[in-house]
Amino acid sequence: MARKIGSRYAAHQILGRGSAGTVWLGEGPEGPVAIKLLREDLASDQELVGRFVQERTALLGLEHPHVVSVRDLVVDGNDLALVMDLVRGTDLRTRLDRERRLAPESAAAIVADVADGLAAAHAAGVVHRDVKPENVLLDMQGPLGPGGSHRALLTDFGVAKLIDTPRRTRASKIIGTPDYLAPEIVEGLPPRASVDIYALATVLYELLAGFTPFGGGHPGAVLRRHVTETVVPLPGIPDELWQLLVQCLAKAPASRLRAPELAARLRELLPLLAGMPPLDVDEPGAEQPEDAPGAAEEPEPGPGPARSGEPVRRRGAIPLVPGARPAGSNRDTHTSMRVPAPDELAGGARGTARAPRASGAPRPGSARNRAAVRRRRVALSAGALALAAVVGVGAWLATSGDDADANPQDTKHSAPATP
Ligand SMILES: Nc1ncnc2c1ncn2[C@@H]1O[C@H](COP(=O)(O)OP(=O)(O)OP(=O)(O)O)[C@@H](O)[C@H]1O
Repeated sequence: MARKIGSRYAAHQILGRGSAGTVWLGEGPEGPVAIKLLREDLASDQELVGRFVQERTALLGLEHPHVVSVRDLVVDGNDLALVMDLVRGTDLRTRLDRERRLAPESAAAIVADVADGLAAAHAAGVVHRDVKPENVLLDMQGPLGPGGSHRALLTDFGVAKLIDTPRRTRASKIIGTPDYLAPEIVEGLPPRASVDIYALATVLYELLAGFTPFGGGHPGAVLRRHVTETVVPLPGIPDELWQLLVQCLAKAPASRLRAPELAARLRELLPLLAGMPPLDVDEPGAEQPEDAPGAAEEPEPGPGPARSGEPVRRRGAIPLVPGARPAGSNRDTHTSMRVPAPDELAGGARGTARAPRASGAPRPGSARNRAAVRRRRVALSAGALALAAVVGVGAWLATSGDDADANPQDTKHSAPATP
C-alpha cells in the first residue's frame, strides 16, 4: 500500500537505502519521482536534518542533464523528505561491484558526464565535497552513450558547500569519504572546486583499476597517503588517459583541470579508447589489511576483489550516522573527522600505497613475500599505533565543531546555508 508523504506525494516501493534514510519510488502531481525519506529515529538529529535542507538549498535553480534535481522538500509531522527526479537505473558503485573494472571508454564516458554535472554545480558556486561512485546514478532507460554506457548523473549534495564562503581559520574538521579526499582537505584548507576534480579523478582510477589509488587499511593511513604519496601507474593504460589522471590527482589544487576541461579532454579521448577491454590489473598487495591497526580482529579484505567471489568490501570510513549502515550493505559513507596535525601526516602508519600490478605478476602477499612483510610490519607497528592514537575512531566520531565556516551539518546548527 502506498505511503503518503505530505499532501502531494505517495511512496510506493523502496528503491534503495542510504545511511540516513530510504529512497522510495513515488508519485507526485507531475508524475513519478524518487523520495528520500529521513529515518524516523533520526528526525530529531539536527545534523541530518541540516543535510537534507542543505541538499535542497545547494540545488535550488540547478537544472542539468547530469545532476539529479531536487524538486521539493516535504516536512510533515515526523516525516522529512527530499523529492528528486527519478533515475531509472542503478548507482555506479553497484555497477562497479558487479563488473570489478570498467572498459576505459565506458569509464571515461561516465566520468565525462559527471564532470559536466560538476561544471554546472561549480558555475553555480557549489562544491559537492562527496564525489564517489555511490553518488553517481546511471540512467538505464535513456539512450546508450559511448562504449555502451548509460547517462550518468551526480546526486547527493547533502554536504555540498558554497565555494567562496569566507573562512577565518584553518578547518579543524574534515567532511568527506577518506578514499576520495583531496590532500588540501586533509591539510585543513577550505574546499574549492578542485577537491571535486581530485575526487572524480579518484573515481576514474577506481573504475579502471577496481580499487582507489590511496585507499585501504586504517583511515588515518589513507589520509596520509593522499598528502605524501604519488599515484602508481596502471599497467596498460593509454598514456593520454594516464596523463589526464595524474594531472587531476595533482597534490597542488591549481594544477588540476577544471571540470569543463576535464569533460572535454575525456570526450576527445573516447575514439582512442573505443573497443579497449578493461585493464588487466590484479588486486593490490594482499598484505594490506594485515598492516592496519586492528586488522587481526577484522579479517575483511581491503580493496580489490574479495575472496570467494564476494563483492569488494572497502574499509576506511566510519559512518556519520551511528548505526546507519543499511542491512546487507558494505558501503562506506561520508565521515566527519578531525584534521590531522602536520606531524601526524609526515609520519607513516603504513608504508606505501598498494602498487597495482599486471595480472600474473608475483603477488605481494604470496608466501615468498610474507617474511618480508612480517619484518616490515614489526618496523611499522610503532608508527601505526601512534597514528591510530591520534586519528583514532573515537576522535573521528567525537570531533569538536570549531570550524569557522562549517556547514550546518558540521556544527549541529540547524540553519542552512543560503546561496
Ligand atoms: N533520484 C534517484 N532515483 C532513483 N534511485 C535513487 C535516487 N536517489 C537514490 N536512489 C537509490 O537509492 C539508493 C540510496 O541512496 P542514498 O542517496 O540515500 O544513499 P547513498 O548515497 O548510497 O548512501 P549515503 O546517503 O549513506 O551516502 C541509491 O544507491 C540508489 O540506488
